[in-house]
Amino acid sequence: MDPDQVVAELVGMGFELSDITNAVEVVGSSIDSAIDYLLDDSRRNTASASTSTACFTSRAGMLGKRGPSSSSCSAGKIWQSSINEFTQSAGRPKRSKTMNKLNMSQSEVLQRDTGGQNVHPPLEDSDLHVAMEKAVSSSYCKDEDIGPDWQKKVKTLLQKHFGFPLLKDFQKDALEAWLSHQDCLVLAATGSGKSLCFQIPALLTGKVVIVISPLISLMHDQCLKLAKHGVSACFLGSGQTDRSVEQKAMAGMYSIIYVCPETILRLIKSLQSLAESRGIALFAVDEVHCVSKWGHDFRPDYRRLSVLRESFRMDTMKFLKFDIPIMALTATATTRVREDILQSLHLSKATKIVLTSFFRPNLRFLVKHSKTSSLASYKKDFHELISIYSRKRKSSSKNKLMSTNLEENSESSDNASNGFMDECNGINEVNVDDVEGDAVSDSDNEVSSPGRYGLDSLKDRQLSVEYLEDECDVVQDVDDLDVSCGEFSGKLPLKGCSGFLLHKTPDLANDPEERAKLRHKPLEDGPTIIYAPTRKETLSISKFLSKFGIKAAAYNAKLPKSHLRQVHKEFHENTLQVIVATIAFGMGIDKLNVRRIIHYGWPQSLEAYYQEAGRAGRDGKVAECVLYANLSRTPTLLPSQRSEEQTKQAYKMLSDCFRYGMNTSCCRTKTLVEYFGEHFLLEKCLVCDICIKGPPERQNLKAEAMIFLQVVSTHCRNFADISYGGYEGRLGERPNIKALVSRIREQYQQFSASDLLWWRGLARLLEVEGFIREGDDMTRVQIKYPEVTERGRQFLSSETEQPFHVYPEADMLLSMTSPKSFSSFAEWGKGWADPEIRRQRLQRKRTWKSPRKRKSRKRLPDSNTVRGRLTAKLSK
Ligand SMILES: Nc1ncnc2c1ncn2[C@@H]1O[C@H](COP(=O)(O)OP(=O)(O)OP(=O)(O)O)[C@@H](O)[C@H]1O
Ligand SMILES: [Mg+2]
Repeated sequence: MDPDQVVAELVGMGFELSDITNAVEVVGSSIDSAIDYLLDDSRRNTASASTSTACFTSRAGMLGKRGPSSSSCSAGKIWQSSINEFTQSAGRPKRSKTMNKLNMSQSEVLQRDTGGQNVHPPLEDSDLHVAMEKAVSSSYCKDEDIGPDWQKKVKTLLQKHFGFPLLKDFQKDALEAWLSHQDCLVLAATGSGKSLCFQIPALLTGKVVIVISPLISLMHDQCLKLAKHGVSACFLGSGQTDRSVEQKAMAGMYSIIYVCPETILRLIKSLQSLAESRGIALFAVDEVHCVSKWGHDFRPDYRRLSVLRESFRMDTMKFLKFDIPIMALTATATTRVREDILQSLHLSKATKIVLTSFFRPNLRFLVKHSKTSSLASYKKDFHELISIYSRKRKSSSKNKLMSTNLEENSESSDNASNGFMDECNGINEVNVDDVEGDAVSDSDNEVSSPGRYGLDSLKDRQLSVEYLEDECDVVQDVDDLDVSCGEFSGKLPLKGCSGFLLHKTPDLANDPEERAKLRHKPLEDGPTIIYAPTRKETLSISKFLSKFGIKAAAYNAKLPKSHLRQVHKEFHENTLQVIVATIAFGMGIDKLNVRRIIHYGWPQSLEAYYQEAGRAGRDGKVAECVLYANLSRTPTLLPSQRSEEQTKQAYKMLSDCFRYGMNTSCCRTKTLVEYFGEHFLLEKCLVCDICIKGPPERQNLKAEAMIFLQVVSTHCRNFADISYGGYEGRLGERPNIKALVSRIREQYQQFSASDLLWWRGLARLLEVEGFIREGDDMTRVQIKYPEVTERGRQFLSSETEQPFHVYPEADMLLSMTSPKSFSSFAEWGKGWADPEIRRQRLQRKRTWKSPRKRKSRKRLPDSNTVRGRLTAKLSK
């Protein structure tokens, strides 16, 4: 490969250019070797960090191997199609002979298929069939036999295969819809158990269930689970070169077939034959929000799935007694997305909608301010995480010590955390001065790149830390692992599922006392997923964490698929402590003990956020979902190939997300749950940061609101006069919020040093009240060109003493040195007018910033701002 190409690819994966150049110099221009070298880099750097690091790096040594190395071979054994494993582990002889027979029979089947005749699966001599039949045949029911006592039959199956005593209510509702041959849309929280709704029909009838699923990793995960529960299943991705699994699937060899939307479109004819032979009980469209272009995971091929409704109806297939029902399932769909789903899939008018609460009472939601994207932030923000995992390491190495006397281990582990403490000394608190700096840089950015936050900025949008590099992490490939199909024969544990532990969890949703107990309850052991917005950050954060002995790995769509597969495997085996991923990781992944989900940067939407956060605490135990975001910056969007309307929607979603972070007074869970259209009856979750800390003091900002509205109204009127007066080309001079705040500073001495960030917060509150609106009708994350509405004018002209009480939002609080009421903020502002106080404050500000940081900014004071002029004067 051309070295330039190698470098370009590696940059795309997120590696640092300097590291890449180094790697290419050492290993030459082979991309595989360069990746190996780069992923092994942490081992070289941290060989002495700790025992755990050694453990991590022996794994890291495996990651990224594409060639037939011993490690990738062993991973392949575990992860590749598992029929062999299951039959072998069941004590049967190797079945290569059987497989040959099977393949022969399959080719016959195919010949017959091409001959246009019906296909009858050659099940007789296959081991697979024996395994499959053993698992499920005793429970099969014909349609007509299912009868009113179906719940009893389901209970037996549940106990036998999954070890659960009962169906949940929503599962019962979904199954009732299926039994009455109705289409059904299931909207239920992440981790609530939607999969069971489409798995039971296969077990009950012995017919096949076809599940459309968006990612190989997800299909793989589910097949593996089903096999453990004694249900045979396979998955068919889009990039299969070997079609043998597909042939067996179409011949009815598996109870459940997972298939990606691209592949199912090619298989319609074969599926029609399957419907006539073994029978198809149900089509399930999992993660169905992918259908909607208004959702957060839009996958164009999902929209073509309406073909299912058209191709499997009684009037097109005469042998059917009813249309094969379609069940669509998701955990994140707003009302608009739901309507789009019903329409796009051509679901019948009688579609039953099964809607459960989106409330996850064991999840503690928190929002924290962080600049993210710098090493100093990593140190500050991951300090706790590192000490948690070091503590665990210490205690486990202590145990080891007692038995094996491995003194060195515990020492090196201590060193890792002590070294960290040294490095982090003094930077654990949020530096208020940083906050001010942000506010300045934000406003400066806005001036230097006009229209950056709106649709008008589409052309010249630049990458920033809030961006993902391109679509491939957002809309992950179907084939996100390096396997494209796989087969799993089900093998039940010897005595059904009695070995499965069912935790009796208290009814948290309805028991406030139990919920309150979770407030400060320490988290149990379990892995953490960190979502980072760029590929580069997945690598830099995982590298940072592994330096402190944490077993961490990066995951992004551009990394080699063999690496991704290995990460999945180790995640499921609990050998990884932290995965640092882009949004490419984890849709629908059902791992019970994930204890923390950390979003390190703004997510793109609350749908995406809630779904990603929903991967925590699936065991019902308390788990934490923390959003670290730069609360003093407006988040920006990733570039994407979307229509103008979709981009507008994307901005709207980002704006909702931003407002979630800015909110300081409403329970986080309530905000999230109501976003999905549910009325949250409880008012409070009791466990989120807002419920625990309580809202800030309410303030009467009537005077400030009046001043703001007055200035906006005057300048907008002037602008309107000018534009209507025929001055062509003056439109670009519509006063933006920054210019308006400058006017306020000039006209009102008490606000001369007030922060733009504070006024932006106030503008948001005024917008919520309906007093102002976006003047140029563009959709933005927050208002850029405020315009007073009729309601705002009424407020301005009212002579009542009616106060304007509000809770200051996160950016308003941040813009002040310490939480103060606005009157003291005004005092603080006045302080700036005193040259001595001003000099002292700026002096203090300079000493707070490290010289290196100041150098890296390279920003000259802006002579258009008061602050800039002051800084320039003082630095002379
Ligand atoms: N009736 C039940 N009783 C107890 N546990 C159940 C029941 N049904 C499902 N579960 C458990 O719930 C967990 C989550 O199941 P599942 O993966 O189907 O969730 P999901 O709703 O599809 O989540 P996601 O939206 O993230 O895909 C599984 O571990 C499953 O074993
Ligand atoms: Mg699911």
